[in-house]
Amino acid sequence: MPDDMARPLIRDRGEAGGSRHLEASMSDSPVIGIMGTGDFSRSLARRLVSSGYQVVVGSRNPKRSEDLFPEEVEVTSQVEAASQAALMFVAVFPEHHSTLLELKPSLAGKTLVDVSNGLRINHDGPSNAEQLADMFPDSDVVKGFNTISAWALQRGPRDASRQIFLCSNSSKAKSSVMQLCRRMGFVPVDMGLLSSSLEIENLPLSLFPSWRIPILCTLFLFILFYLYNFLRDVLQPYVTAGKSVFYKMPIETVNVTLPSVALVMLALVYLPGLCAAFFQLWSGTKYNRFPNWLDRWLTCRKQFGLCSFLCAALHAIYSLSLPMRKSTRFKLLLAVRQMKEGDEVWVEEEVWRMELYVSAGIMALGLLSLLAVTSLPSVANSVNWREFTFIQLIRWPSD
Ligand SMILES: NC(=O)C1=CN([C@@H]2O[C@H](COP(=O)(O)OP(=O)(O)OC[C@H]3O[C@@H](n4cnc5c(N)ncnc54)[C@H](OP(=O)(O)O)[C@@H]3O)[C@@H](O)[C@H]2O)C=CC1
Ligand SMILES: [Cu+2]
Repeated sequence: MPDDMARPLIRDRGEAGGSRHLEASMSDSPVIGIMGTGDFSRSLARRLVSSGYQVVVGSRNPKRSEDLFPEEVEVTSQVEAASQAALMFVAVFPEHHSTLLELKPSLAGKTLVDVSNGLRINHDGPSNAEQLADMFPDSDVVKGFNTISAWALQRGPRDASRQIFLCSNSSKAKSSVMQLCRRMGFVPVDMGLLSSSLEIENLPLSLFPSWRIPILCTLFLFILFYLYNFLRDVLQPYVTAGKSVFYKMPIETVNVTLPSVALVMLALVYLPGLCAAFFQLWSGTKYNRFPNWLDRWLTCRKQFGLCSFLCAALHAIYSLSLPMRKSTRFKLLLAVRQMKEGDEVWVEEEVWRMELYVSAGIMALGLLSLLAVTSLPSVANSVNWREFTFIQLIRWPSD
């Protein structure tokens, strides 16, 4: 039926031929409610509708918010939405959860999904979801969806941001939300009871958690080797022979340092595997748990490898640009000598400045190449894009 194919799945309000009634095909699926009409609510509503759910949105001001949603979505008052929905997403900031208390009778016995994020990492005390559960003791609270940004919801499940971490004290409520996740194309991950909700709320707040140690390690090694090379190639000739080769600092010394760092980092990729083998031989079984430090080391080998690769790539770029730099420097010195007007200090300064410019250019190139590398699909699998959801913490001014 070509007519059916041509019709878009989700129509915006006011488009010709639109009907305000829910599609017949959706009428057998449960009604999902969303409280709030913000960015998250809008993206979620679209995704739910395109997954075949009937959606009702509760707003303090339905008239004003109606046009923000596709026409299949019913936008109504908070009380009306709460009484219609079988399952309610609370897409309202946690500081406003208490304003929903008057809906308690209508929400009793229903599932509430708390999608809110924490404001600070590692704060103790009850999580947002636990506070919500205290406010609505007659409802089943499920924590989840906070690791998915409104943007990711709108684009649909892709890459590693497909995972949705869920926890609840009611296994029935949790499994119904899991089913909903699967129908929307996401992969639910069961995190157990509601006491895990603080952990889930903290997830988007920690930036690139598995990259911290490898990056610190790279920096530490770089500083160590750089200092050694500086002492050996720059300071020692100056002190012993009075030879000033400080111009080597931004490029040549860096270039000698990089491969050393790359090699040590590469060794650090393979070393934990050997340690693990020794550990198993030592304990005579492969069923013993590895010590914690080894476990953590084993899990960030990929990041160690990528850092090593970055250093090696930078070293290649530096090495390629060295002949270029040398010829420019030679020309500059020649020009100065021909003009017979430059004093040594001026020449030194000019050479220095040029070295710095070239160095900055190379660094920028290196960073660009790193970006290019991390966007390669094969590497993309090793980067957990869920860690990029910090974008969701940036709030757009509403209305
Ligand atoms: N944006 C994102 O990418 C993500 C957001 N989240 C979470 O989702 C929740 C909503 O986020 P977001 O949609 O971005 O927020 P917005 O500020 O865009 O929307 C919040 C909505 O809450 C409703 N609301 C209900 N009661 C109140 C009240 N008393 N004061 C103010 N607003 C109220 C408003 O709708 P109305 O005026 O119609 O009643 C408003 O549109 C937050 O808890 C956030 O942590 C989680 C993951 C990602
Ligand atoms: Cu080399």
